[in-house]
Amino acid sequence: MSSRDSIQIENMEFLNYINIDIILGLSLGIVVLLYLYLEWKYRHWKRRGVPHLKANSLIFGNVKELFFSKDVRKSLYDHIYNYHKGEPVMGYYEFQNPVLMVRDLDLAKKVLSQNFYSFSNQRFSVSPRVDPYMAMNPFSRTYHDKWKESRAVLTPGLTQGKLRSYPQVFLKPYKDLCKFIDESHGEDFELNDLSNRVATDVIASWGWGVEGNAFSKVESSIYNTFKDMSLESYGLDLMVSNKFLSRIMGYRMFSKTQSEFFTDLTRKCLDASTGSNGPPCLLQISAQAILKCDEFDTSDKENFIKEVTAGLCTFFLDGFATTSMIFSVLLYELMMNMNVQSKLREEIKELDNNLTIENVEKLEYLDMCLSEVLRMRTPFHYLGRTCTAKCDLGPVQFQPGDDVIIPVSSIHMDPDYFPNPEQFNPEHWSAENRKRRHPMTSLYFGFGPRMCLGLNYAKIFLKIIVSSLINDYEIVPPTNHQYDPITWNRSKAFIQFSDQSLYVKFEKLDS
Ligand code: HEM
Repeated sequence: MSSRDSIQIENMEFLNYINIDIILGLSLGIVVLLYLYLEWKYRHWKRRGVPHLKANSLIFGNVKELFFSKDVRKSLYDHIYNYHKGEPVMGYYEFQNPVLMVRDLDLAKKVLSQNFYSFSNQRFSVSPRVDPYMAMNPFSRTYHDKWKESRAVLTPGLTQGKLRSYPQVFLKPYKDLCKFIDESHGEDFELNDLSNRVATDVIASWGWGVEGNAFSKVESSIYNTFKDMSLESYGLDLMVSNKFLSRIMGYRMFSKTQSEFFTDLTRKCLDASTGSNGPPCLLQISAQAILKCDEFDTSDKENFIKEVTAGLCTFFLDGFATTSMIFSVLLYELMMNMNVQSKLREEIKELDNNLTIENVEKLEYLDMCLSEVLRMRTPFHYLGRTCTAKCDLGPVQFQPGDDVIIPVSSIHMDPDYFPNPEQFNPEHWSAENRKRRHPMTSLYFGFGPRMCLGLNYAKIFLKIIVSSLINDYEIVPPTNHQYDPITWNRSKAFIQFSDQSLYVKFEKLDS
């Protein structure tokens, strides 16, 4: 080896040495800087002088258990709600995102209603490129992105007056349900399955003006598509906890196939409804509302179909799982609490089989039973907002970008407001008890300008079908299945579910 070669080798070894040193040094520097940055992020609430829960994970803040164990959002929120309970607000972290839980009921009212302009947006946003129909749901729309207009399109088809005019929408599926029950000759029924079928038929009928055929023996594509929509996933959890990650992962609620299914169904129904004299449905009512609204481009036929489909997807997505779940747990609670069921039946029997929508809407005890199940099993266990304009609300000064949550389910289960909250007790809703409580203690349909758009539909659906069932059948414990109190152990993102099978039996009553 020449002396030139040996110098070259020495230089290369020296360079390798320097490279490793530099790489190690730089990596260490980056880790230290990242650590200091995260530490700084997790001092957010301390800097703002807000009482808070310390982050227990450098990456996940306070929500590590949601992603790595069986813990659910509801128990995390209960924990924060009960921590230093006297404080009106409590800060915590979802990943590095500081979130403020508002516990004080007057302050919650200010956030949801009186200061709506500063808190008009949901905590999450959906990209129209990734999930066009979810992005067009009023739920996801921001104040400045046609939120008001898309509510206005759906509102005329969801008023009490309109729904009362077409009882067949509810009564035909009820008849099919009875036939299904009667043909089974006393078998046990699983309520989640039964309620999904009824909800499918009513939504198909009022939404698109078609039969859902969920009780039919032949395969129903509508029923299959409806029941396959999943509202529980880590994607949804990410959507609310970490907007950045969920955007990168491109999480969507409506898959491509489902979006195509709904577009196709709407297109066919729109064509069929042109010039038809049949009873109206939400599709026709909202299509007319869209045509009258300057904000939507209706000159392009495909765009018009997309707008109509988006409204119907909203009706389906926001209305199917919620009403179906409440229907099944209410029937189950009535089976578990036979004294309540008997009292309810006495009230219904006074109508002497004259179960019109107007008559059942007036039944006080039915309303109390429904409120009670909505309190205990509220589908949306919290309301979330992002602050968009600076706002001073006394205990805390809100800044644009602050995420705020109102812990609905923790409020509903607070013994200070509802004694024995774990017990299904419709008396919680007697006129006397209602008067004694703060109005913000019942938040199952939300509050303020973003309040549930489908509450008339949900109440009428539940009241007419539950009262008809209680009038015609006794709901008794199953013969061949176990039945236990409901466990509320699955609550992904904002919707709560029970993963339990809920079995009951129906015994026909003499009319
Ligand atoms: C038992 C059934 C239902 C419950 C408990 C329920 C509950 C809620 C709650 C709590 C909110 C407010 C969310 C917030 O403020 O952040 C909401 C919003 C909404 N609900 Fe419902 N809902 C039910 C059924 C329905 C149905 C049948 C529809 C059908 C159209 C519907 C459509 C909507 C829409 C579009 C919004 C968004 C409103 C907006 O942001 O402007 N919901 N619902």
